[in-house]
Amino acid sequence: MRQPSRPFLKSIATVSLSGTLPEKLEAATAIGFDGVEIFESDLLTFDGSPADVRRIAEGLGLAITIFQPFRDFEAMPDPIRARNMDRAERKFDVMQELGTDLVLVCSNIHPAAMDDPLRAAADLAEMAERAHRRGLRVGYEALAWGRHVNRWRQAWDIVQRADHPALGLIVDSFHTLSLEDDFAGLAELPGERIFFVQLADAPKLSMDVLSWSRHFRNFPGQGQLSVIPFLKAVLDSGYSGPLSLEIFNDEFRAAPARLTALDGLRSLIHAEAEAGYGPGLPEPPVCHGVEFLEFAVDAAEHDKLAALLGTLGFRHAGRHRSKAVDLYRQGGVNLVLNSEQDSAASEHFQMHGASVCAMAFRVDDAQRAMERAEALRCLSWRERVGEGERRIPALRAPDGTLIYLVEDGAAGSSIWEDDFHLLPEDGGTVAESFTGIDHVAQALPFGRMDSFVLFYRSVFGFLPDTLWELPDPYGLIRSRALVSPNAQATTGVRLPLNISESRRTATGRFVSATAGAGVHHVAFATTDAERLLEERLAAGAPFLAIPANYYDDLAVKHPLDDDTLAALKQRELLYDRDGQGDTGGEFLHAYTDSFEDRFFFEVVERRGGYRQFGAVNAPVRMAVQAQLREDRWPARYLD
Ligand SMILES: O=C(O)c1ccc(O)c(O)c1
Ligand SMILES: [Mg+2]
Repeated sequence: MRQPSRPFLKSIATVSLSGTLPEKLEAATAIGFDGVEIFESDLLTFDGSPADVRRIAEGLGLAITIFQPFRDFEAMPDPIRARNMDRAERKFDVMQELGTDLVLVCSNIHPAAMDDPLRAAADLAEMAERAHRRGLRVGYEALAWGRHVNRWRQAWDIVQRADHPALGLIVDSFHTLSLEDDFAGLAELPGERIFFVQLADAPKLSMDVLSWSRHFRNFPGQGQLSVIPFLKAVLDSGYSGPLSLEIFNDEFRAAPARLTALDGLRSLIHAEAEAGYGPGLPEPPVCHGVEFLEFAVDAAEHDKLAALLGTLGFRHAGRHRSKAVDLYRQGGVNLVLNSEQDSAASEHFQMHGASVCAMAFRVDDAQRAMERAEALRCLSWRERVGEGERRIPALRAPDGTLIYLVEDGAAGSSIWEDDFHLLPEDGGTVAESFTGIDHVAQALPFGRMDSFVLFYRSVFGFLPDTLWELPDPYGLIRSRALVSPNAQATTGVRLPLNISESRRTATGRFVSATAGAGVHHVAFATTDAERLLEERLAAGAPFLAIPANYYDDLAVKHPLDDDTLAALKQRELLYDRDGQGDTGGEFLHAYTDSFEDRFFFEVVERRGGYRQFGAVNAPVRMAVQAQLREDRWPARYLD
């Protein structure tokens, strides 16, 4: 077992946050950062002196961890070299006023820069000597697009040659990982020679590294780079300075600073623990499945939704002992309809209309999960409870949706007995039942995907799946699922997250019409979709009628015999398959029309090891739903 260590000082570059300089500083301190990197452009556009910035930061209890960047300095031809030394002296003045002792020199990108490591070392040694005389220090960072120096080993080589105690190395995960450069060697460096560590993740994109860096960086855990192994290597060197987030991102520049800062701090706490340093975090919960979903309704919406659920084979299975809360059950699926006044649900209903206001995950240890969530700066929630009723631990997802944590096994299953008057089974009119909730899909406002990915990844240990781009008739949807690591055919938790830039797509309309993020559809699992659909269509369930063209194409895409095709077509079932042999499987699924134009249901059957969500069929679903929406407005065609 490793020994817990003190947390590293946590810092964020002002460039990562939106707002004016004081707003950035306030957000950083309100969320709990210890320090900030002052990015030069934020200082230049601030209408006050560096000493004013120092006073604001001191008043907020924030350290100024570094001043940056100082550009195009080393290995310049002679007349420029002298000017650069003067430039450095003037910036030292600024640093002393700011009250920070460290400046970041990034590797030269100027066309006149010489490919001469000896000159670079001599220049940096002289700059360090000048800094040293004032009690300041210089850190040297290789930019991935530096003209001659773009890898940390080159920067380190120059730092070693310069051999000055006031000159050290600065490493930035993005520059190393974007070039797929080796980072294991960082662990061999003397830790005290690393003066500063910057962390950033990014999605893998094929574009020039400068544009990638300036627009698409994100927080550790939000992208696809190996930030944790990088950080582990750096910390294994014995480095003990701050960990600082330096994120250039167009969406972050526009997002509310505190939301961004909260994600940032969560990502740093998580990264530090994952790298095996700091005080550590309780293990993420093992999530066995979704125990229930709770819908916020009023009395009228309750009746309409209950009627729809009836066509899907749900029965009224219980009434809460003290609240206007009803349980509907079909096989292994529990849905709760909450119309209680003056509750979290009624608040949700006022804001969003009929909608899912809470999800409950079945976990191995709810207490440990709550401790982890709180250590990652999640908000917990305490609902008022009646006498003898259980308080189920709950936390808030980033959009405010509640996530209840229900313990599995004997103790967990009794929430229904403890809190509900359960109604007797009425003789079993349902032949084919659901085995559980396969997935819960959410629509998110544009720009919020990264935040939700980080939340589910860090708090629950879910893994992000492939990113899909799905054409809706009115724009593009981007979809990415977060999946619990134990997800099998009928266990685990799967949460597809959808965003759309267009306000006219199903996702865009959901977000604008219901005031924000929320559950967009719920998929129920079955082991016999054909039989279930046959039965539910007969019961009047509003499944979407799939165009014949779809089945013509299916016959071309997959080796399905005529009987199978006919059986799918007759039951409005969509079909997909993935992988090969042992790794893959088949997927049969059908969607309902949407309820009040808000959310809808899906029935899915996974055969073999099918792991996806039928994304190839999503465009058909979106087109049919869009057509149904049109059809509901006959007045348009009436004159
Ligand atoms: O994009 C840049 O210019 C830039 C500047 C300073 C840094 O520390 C960095 O990583 C990138
Ligand atoms: Mg950097």
